[in-house]
Order: sequence, then C-alpha cells, then structure tokens
Amino acid sequence: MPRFAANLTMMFNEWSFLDRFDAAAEAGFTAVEFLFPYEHTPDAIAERLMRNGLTQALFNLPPGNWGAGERGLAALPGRFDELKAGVMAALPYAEATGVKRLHIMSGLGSRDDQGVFEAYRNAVIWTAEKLAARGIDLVIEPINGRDMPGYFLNDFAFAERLIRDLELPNLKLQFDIYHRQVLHGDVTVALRRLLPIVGHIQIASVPSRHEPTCEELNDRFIFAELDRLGYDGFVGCEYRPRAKTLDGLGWFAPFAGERDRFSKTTGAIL
Ligand SMILES: O=C(O)C(=O)[C@@H](O)CO
Ligand SMILES: [Mg+2]
Repeated sequence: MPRFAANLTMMFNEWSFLDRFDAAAEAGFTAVEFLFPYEHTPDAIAERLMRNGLTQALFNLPPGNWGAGERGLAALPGRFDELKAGVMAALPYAEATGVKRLHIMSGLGSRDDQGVFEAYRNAVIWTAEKLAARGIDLVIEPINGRDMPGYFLNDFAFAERLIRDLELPNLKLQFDIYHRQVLHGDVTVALRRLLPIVGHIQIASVPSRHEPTCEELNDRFIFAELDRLGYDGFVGCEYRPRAKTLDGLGWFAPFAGERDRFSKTTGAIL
C-alpha cells in the first residue's frame, strides 16, 4: 500500500497552514509535504509533526522571488550565490523536520542555452553534495509547460540523462505522475524503468489536477503497480481538492488506516 503524504500547500486550505498538520493527521495521513516552510520557524513546523506523529516527506528549497514569478534559481546564471544562501537557509528546516529529500526547482530558462544548462548542472551538483553530507537526497522534477510556462526542467528524458550522467548517489527523480502524463504519457512503463532513480512520487488526476482516481488515468492500477514494483517511498497528494478537502477524501479511505502499519519511531513497516 503506498505511503501517501498530504500536500499541505494544496490540501486542507480550509485551515491555517500550521493547523493543516493536525487536520491531515486527523484524516488518517501519516506523512505530509508542502512547497515551502519558510514563513514559519523550524521549531513550529517540527512541533506540529511531532504532536501528530507525522513524517515530513518532502519540501522545496527556496525558489527565489515566487511572488514576482520566479520558479527556482538553479538554471539562472548569475544567481548561484543566492541559491547557495537558500540551501543554507533550508538546512535548519531539514534538521528540525528530519526530512530525507528536498526538491530543487530549476527556474525558467531554455534548455538549448548552454549558459543556462551549465548554471543548472553546477547548482545541482553543489546542492547534492551539500545535502549528501547530511544524509539528504536532492530531487529534480520535470514540470509541464502548461502549468509552468517556460520552466527549464520540462522533460523526463533530460532529467534522467542528467541523473545518470552525474552519478551522484543522492540525486534522484521526483516523478510527478500528473506532469508525466501531461508531458509524455506512458506512465506505467516509465515508472517501471525509472524506479531505480526515483526519490519521490506525486499524484493528481489528469487533466484537472483534482483528487486522483476520477479522470484520465487509472490511479488505482498505478497504486497497485507501485506495490508490485516494491516502491517504498512516499506518494505526495499534490492536488487541488475539487471542493472541501475532507469531502474529496473518499479515494483515500482504503488507505487511511496505514498509519498503524508503520513504527512511529523507526518508520519501519510493521
Ligand atoms: O508543481 C509541482 O508539481 C511541484 O511539485 C512543486 O514542488 C513545484 O511547484
Ligand atoms: Mg509536483
């Protein structure tokens, strides 16, 4: 059974950010993820995780000026110092939450521009090495251009090539099933092939990005396939609820008891 992580940026928006942890645990989630924790202190986030017995599955490194349209700094030549400062700013959050993987967003830019490519490659190498020393994986996620026009990392084959070429043991793929289907399709075969380099998975229905199990893909088949493949990582529920979050959790009901299957202290499957 997949270990689902509620995405607290998209789900449980009926609650204030910190109260979303309590609501997700109450709904049966054992893990959470979100885009950015940086408006809150590391201690405040850690306290909510602890109080609710939740595992922090993932969050993103600082993305630059999000409000001004920036979507990461890695591929932006001339912003390397700022990227490094962002990584350092994220480390106290990683330590407080115990998270084992962080997502680096590439930012906007053309993959055909050599300077942009080199900036991205260097940023990924520097960050992966910095995180390796702390036992944390770095994940990169191809994102489709309909949701994020101009995003540099918009191709699974490119991401795969980079990960395989760099041979950094803690550099992995964030396989967002929603983006994969919009970009290329062939979800199941891609999962089978790429699983050895996958560090995190996310799910939403296609094309609406609402709750899974109701549109283009047979999500239940994919969940069973992840079990068949022996995937033991998290599946982030990165979807926008169609209406109220709790009203849309029918798809999750068969999985909501999973919290009893994991040791809260070791994370081991019981
Ligand atoms: O958009 C997505 O998909 C993500 O996973 C985010 O982390 C980046 O916006
Ligand atoms: Mg995603």
